[in-house]
Amino acid sequence: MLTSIRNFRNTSQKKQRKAIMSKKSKNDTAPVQEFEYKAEMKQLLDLIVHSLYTHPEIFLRELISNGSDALSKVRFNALTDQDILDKESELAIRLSIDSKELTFAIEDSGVGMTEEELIANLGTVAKSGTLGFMQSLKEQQKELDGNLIGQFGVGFYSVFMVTEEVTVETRSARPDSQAYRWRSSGQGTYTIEKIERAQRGTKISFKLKEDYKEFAEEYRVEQIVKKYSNFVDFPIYLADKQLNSITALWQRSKNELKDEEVNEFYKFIANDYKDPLDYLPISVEGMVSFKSLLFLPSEAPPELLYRQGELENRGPQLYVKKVLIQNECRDLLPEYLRFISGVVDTEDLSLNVSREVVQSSPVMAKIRQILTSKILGWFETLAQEQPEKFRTFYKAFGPIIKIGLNTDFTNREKLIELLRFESTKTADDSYVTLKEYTERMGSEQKEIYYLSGASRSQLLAHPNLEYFQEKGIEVLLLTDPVDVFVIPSIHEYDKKPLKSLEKADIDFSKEKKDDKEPLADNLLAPVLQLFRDTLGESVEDVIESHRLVSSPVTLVSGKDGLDSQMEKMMKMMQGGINMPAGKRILEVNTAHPIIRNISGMIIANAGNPLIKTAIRQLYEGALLVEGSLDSTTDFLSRMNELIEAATLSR
Ligand SMILES: Nc1ncnc2c1ncn2[C@@H]1O[C@H](COP(=O)(O)OP(=O)(O)OP(=O)(O)O)[C@@H](O)[C@H]1O
Repeated sequence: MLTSIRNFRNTSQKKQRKAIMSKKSKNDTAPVQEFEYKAEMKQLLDLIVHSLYTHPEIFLRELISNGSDALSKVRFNALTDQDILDKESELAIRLSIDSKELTFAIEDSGVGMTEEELIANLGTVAKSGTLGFMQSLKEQQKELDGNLIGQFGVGFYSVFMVTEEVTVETRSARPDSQAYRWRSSGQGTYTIEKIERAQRGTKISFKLKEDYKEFAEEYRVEQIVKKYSNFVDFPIYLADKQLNSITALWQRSKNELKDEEVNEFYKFIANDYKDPLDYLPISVEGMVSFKSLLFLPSEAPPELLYRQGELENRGPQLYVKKVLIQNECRDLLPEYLRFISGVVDTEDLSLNVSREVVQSSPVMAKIRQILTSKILGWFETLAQEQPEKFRTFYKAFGPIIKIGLNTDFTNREKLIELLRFESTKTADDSYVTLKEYTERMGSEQKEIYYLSGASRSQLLAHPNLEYFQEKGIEVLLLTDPVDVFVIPSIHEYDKKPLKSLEKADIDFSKEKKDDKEPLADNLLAPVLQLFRDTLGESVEDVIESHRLVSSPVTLVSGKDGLDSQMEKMMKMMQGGINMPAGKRILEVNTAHPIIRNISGMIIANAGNPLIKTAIRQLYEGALLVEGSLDSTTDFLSRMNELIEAATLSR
């Protein structure tokens, strides 16, 4: 033990240890050792106890959850390890309270902890960045609600809300293990001493603060257990009474499931405080057999969006014959579906299956394939039978689903059918599918058009849309940043190519409905030339536009050029390095009064400096519209110059 402590001292940051010889442990040989929490830990404890928790009852949920984890671990270890301590003892959590003495104890027969584990688990914060996050929560005056607490691995410390001092007595399930007592008042130090303890597992005990004496009352404890821990997989006893009802809901058939119970189960396993949006019970028998209960959350956690990495290690729980094998089993679902939570229980894997075997097992591959197809079918049914629900789902998870288009080629067609778009013909907040689009487009229209940008309102004001609006041609409005990567990759739907409105090679019919005459060719040529001379290298070319109706100019991309939104995204991803700005083509509306006036000015005096100012301003105005104008300073001073000229001539 001494060696291990020395090692620990060497590797930890300036941790101080004092031997308190006056306090002796039972066997009178090993002293009580005092340790100091890491600096970060002190601040964290202070935050947790004094600022963040507003529901002190959460402490019980956290302690039960730790006990349940410890029991799951021992059950799992016992599958392969014959030498485990107390192999036959009941897997259970026992609570004991005394309403007179205000004492509270929770004991589990789980894996317990060795001395090193005690130090590592109860003296440090497991996840980096936790403190920073907690501080920002405090600054925003937010509470650490039930939903957040579980994500940060600080559950144990919530106990310091309701007590001044905590004692943890624990003995590891490893054979020949030594038992220890850990004690702390959460003030900066903790002590550890050797003790005698016959059985494996952990007992946490403390005296409740007077303000929290309710937690020593039987009815209150029962209420909290039912509220938060009803589905814990092991019996929770208070004296001899079992408080929770352990039921493997996923083993039941669909018509035996009650929404209320299923919703509670979801909140429990997903650590969510909201009801799920929908759930899907699955029972499969055949080449592989498994039962599953899957859930769609009603909201996407913000960190999930656009950060694929966040999905990497998520997944439903994997059970084998009702024994929990893996809490978040990524191999059950393709990455783009891993926001779905739930349980999958199969009899086709052996209980002592290792993580590596799970990964490469053909059984898993088959389960994954069946689950994926059932889930996509589920989405499709939702879209048809409960469109409102589907819309909520799509709003929350649409961007994630789209990732699947470029990764799951087997199901690509199904995924394409699930896509929903805003368009120039949809009302605010409603969508069109590609199928609906192609069904309602006129027979003379050969392509599916889209325009991408930051928001619907910005897109609706875009000059590139004018022609299409005038002709009543529907255009998809893509506002999800993922779209620029995903939609062009679809290429065509129902043999109709998808085409960005930014492309210069769209075939516009020359006839225009309005009475404004375009410039005659001999007048047009010098105008275009002056535009080219003025803008020089900034543009690839300047050409006459057939798409503009009310705007004087617009920018488009050449046939092989990048869509401007795509370019913006790529720049963002590469931090703007090594990414030369793609040159665009400026289209000029030769029927527009400004262009006609410029033509007149050229005839009167081609050297008039105002002409070039106007041309630059038109060009930068087009950049501004699509959100690509980098600096507004020149734009503004030029604008003032033009206003000055306009006011002077009056
Ligand atoms: N009853 C217990 N038996 C065995 N180990 C425990 C027990 N309680 C806590 N631990 C250990 O202490 C660690 C820290 O517990 P804590 O509740 O602070 O965080 P966590 O359980 O990792 O995360 P979370 O709070 O998100 O569940 C646990 O990960 C576990 O290793």
